[in-house]
Formats: sequence, C-alpha cells, structure tokens
Amino acid sequence: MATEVAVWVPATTANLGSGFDCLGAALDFGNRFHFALREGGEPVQVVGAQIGGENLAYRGFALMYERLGQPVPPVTLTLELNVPLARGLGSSATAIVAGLRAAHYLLGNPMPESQVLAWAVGLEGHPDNVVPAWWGGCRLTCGERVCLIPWHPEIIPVFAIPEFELSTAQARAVLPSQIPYPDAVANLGALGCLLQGLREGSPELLRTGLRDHLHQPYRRGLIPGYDPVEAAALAAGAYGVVISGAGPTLLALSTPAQADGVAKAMVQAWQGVGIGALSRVSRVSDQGAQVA
Ligand SMILES: Nc1ncnc2c1ncn2[C@@H]1O[C@H](COP(=O)(O)OP(=O)(O)OP(=O)(O)O)[C@@H](O)[C@H]1O
Ligand SMILES: N[C@@H](CCO)C(=O)O
Repeated sequence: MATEVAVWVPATTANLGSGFDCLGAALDFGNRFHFALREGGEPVQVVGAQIGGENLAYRGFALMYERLGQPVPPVTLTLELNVPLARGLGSSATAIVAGLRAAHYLLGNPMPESQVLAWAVGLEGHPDNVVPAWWGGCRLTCGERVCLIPWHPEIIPVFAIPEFELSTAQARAVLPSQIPYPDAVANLGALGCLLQGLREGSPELLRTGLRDHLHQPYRRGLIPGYDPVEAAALAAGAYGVVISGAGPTLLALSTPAQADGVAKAMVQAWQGVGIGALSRVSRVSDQGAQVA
C-alpha cells in the first residue's frame, strides 16, 4: 500500500452569472496537496501555508476514513497554493477534492468514483466548484447528472482579484430565502442563452446569458468597486462581468484580442477607488484533479 500521494486540483469559477449553484469551469492554474502518512504523533502536521479557518484538505482526508469505518492515520500535509483564499476561485473545493482523492488512493480506491465525488459535493454544500475541479472543463450539474458544456476557444476568462477577502459563508448569508417568480423565469432564459453563447461564442447571447437575478443583486453590495470595475471592463470590450463564485473576484468574458486591455482596465478601476487588485487572463482547462 502507498504511504504518500500528491493531488493537483484546478481553480474553478462558479456560477458564471445565471448558472447559480449549478455551473462552473476549471481553470489553468491550481493547488497541489501532498499527503504523507506517519507512524504516530499528532493527527495532522501542515507545512507550506497557514489556512485561516478549518483545513478542508484534512477534513476531506479524514472523512474518507470515517465513511469507511477506519481510523484516520496521522498525516503530514504539504500545501503548494496558487489559488487565493476566500476570493471566489474555488480554493475550498481544491482542498476538499484533494483530501478525499488522496485518502481514497491511499486506501486502494475501494469506492466508486461517483460516491467519492458525492461526498466531496456534500462537504462543500454545492457542486459548481467541486464538479469541474474533479472532472475539468465547464460543467453543469443537475442532481446526479453532470453535463460537459462546450466552451468556445475565443471566449477568454479575465479575472480581477481584489486584495480583500469575502468568505462564501458571508456571501451566502445575504441571499434571501425566497425569490420572486419573474426573477426565476429571467434566470431560466438567461442560462439557456449562456449555454448557447458559450458554445457558439456569440457576443449577444453571452451578454444576455451573463445577467443574473438570483444572487448578484444581493451580493454586489458586498464588493466595493463593483460598479466602476464592471463599467471599465465593458468599456474595454468585455461581453459582460459577473461575480466569480461567491466573490469578491470579478470575472469578465472577453475576446482574445481584448483580454489584456480588459484586465488592465479592471485593475485600474479598482485602484481608482483605493483598492489594490491583481488580474489574471486565464483559460478554461480540460484538466481535472490529478493524483500523482
Ligand atoms: N487551500 C485550502 N486548504 C485547506 N482549507 C481551505 C483551503 N481554501 C479554503 N479552505 C477552507 O475553506 C473555508 C471556506 O473558504 P471559502 O469558501 O470562503 O473560499 P473560496 O473557496 O475561495 O470561495 P469560493 O467557494 O467562492 O470559490 C476557509 O475558511 C478554509 O477554512
Ligand atoms: N455557487 C456558490 C459558489 C461559491 O462556493 C455560491 O455562489 O455561493
């Protein structure tokens, strides 16, 4: 039996506007987690980075052993993090997927992959980061059904990542418990346009499809600078701007030719309201989590 394993998991952007809690895409950068079993000592030693809250990589690791009725072995966990924490780029999903995948591998892969994925989704609470992190690509999840959504290669995701954090818990706390029928209907139509727009690369369909009525109206107030950053991206030629995951990172979809200009404009707009930000011109990647 192996006693150590490394798992690489991609960053993800969830929601993509109208696909709240069901649509997300894997990106071309990610986190690496190395797990080495020990004979004894404290339950977990973490090397490489400090996590503000609970270490969800260890939580996922321990959950696998618990579900199989086995004692959780002591482990040294080494983190190589490239996905910023609490920014809406799926950091928690990378950790959960890595923990479960690592423990599953060390136990000899005894469970169906679909069961391990379901445990990962259960731990995260929603599938739209975990599922693309697991499989790669852009994925729509509806219950147990997962669809690969074609992503036109001329659509470039451009991220503006501000210096401040926003936890998913905070961003979910502002959502109402009920929404009006017209808002639900508007999102049904928008999601249809978005999926077609992502397939075709159609600017008109993307502009319509990125409009959301379920979460963004309630969350944008948590993101100082949202309005000027959005305006700057649109002026620089973006199809639209949405909150990446639960935020505070903002995602613009752009043509390849305009991507760098959109990135620069978004960062400058944030700086214009006194908030530092970094940009990242990314790609949707077919690469899901990898055990090495
Ligand atoms: N790389 C990581 N390794 C271990 N635990 C993590 C990691 N990233 C996040 N966590 C844990 O998950 C908690 C919740 O993270 P949170 O969901 O707010 O951020 P996020 O994943 O960046 O956001 P989003 O889900 O919108 O992309 C963190 O407080 C921390 O306890
Ligand atoms: N769909 C989730 C993604 C963040 O984890 C949300 O927007 O709250």
